[in-house]
Amino acid sequence: MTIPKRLQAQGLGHAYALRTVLAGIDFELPVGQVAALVGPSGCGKTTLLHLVAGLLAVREGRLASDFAAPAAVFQQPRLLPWNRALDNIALGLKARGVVRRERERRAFELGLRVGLAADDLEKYPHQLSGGMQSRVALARALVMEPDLLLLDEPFSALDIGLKAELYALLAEHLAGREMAVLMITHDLMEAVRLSDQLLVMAPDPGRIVARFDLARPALARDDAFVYQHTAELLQHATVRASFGLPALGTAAGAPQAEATCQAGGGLRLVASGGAPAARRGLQC
Ligand SMILES: Nc1ncnc2c1ncn2[C@@H]1O[C@H](COP(=O)(O)OP(=O)(O)OP(=O)(O)O)[C@@H](O)[C@H]1O
Repeated sequence: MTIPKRLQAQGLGHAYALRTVLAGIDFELPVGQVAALVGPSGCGKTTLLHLVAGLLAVREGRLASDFAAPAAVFQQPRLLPWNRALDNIALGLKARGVVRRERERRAFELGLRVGLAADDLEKYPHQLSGGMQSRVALARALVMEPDLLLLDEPFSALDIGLKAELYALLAEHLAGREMAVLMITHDLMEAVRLSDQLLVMAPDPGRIVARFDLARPALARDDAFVYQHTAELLQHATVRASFGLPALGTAAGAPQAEATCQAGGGLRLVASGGAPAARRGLQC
């Protein structure tokens, strides 16, 4: 029996000079799943992604990955300014030795899939908008057919129509491949739309304070599901505290997490570093 691939962090921490920015990070991401990291600005999400990407050395805790072909899309598209968009997308294929004709064919096809026009693919990065550059960066990662995709807010510069198209593209990619995604987003709705597990972080030091599992497959989530579960998340005490939102009042002294769970199905709190009442594991 083969054991499915996974990424596993245990007691992972990080300090810049003497300042600890991440501590005690535990999570597991099996192949086929999307994990979304959400949390306030500065809580260490990018640092965690950089550790996973190997851009920072792991000095505290353990990070084990069975994935052999990771690819990352960072907040800044980091395109080569002297290359056309098409060549930027094809860059990794070139490094892999794929012949010019074939790499241009694949880059062109994926460029169109992320919503770029054929003539945009002939342009240089400075001739593209920020959102177009983000799409080039996403295509550059996807064309490599990674088994682990690391995304740092890749959709933040896009309008809602394009976001919806790329969400569908990502879900499709995942459905057809042996792949896992670890993504950072500031957008809770985006996390509820795309992720199978939602990891909520809090700062000082950066740590995971709650994990929610979403049972319904991403391709089967409609707008109503996303709105309902985003609203539920926003009622959760740990989520509110993590983002610095004021606590909500609870009816007749009932614990807030339980009140939340009665509201609907599909979102399950599986672990929380919050109040003891929230730690029990609640099925919504
Ligand atoms: N290279 C660095 N040197 C020193 N401190 C850093 C460095 N990079 C990040 N930090 C600090 O580490 C903390 C976490 O930063 P990080 O970028 O990981 O947070 P984040 O959650 O991704 O933030 P945002 O959502 O705003 O992108 C912040 O306080 C930041 O100032």
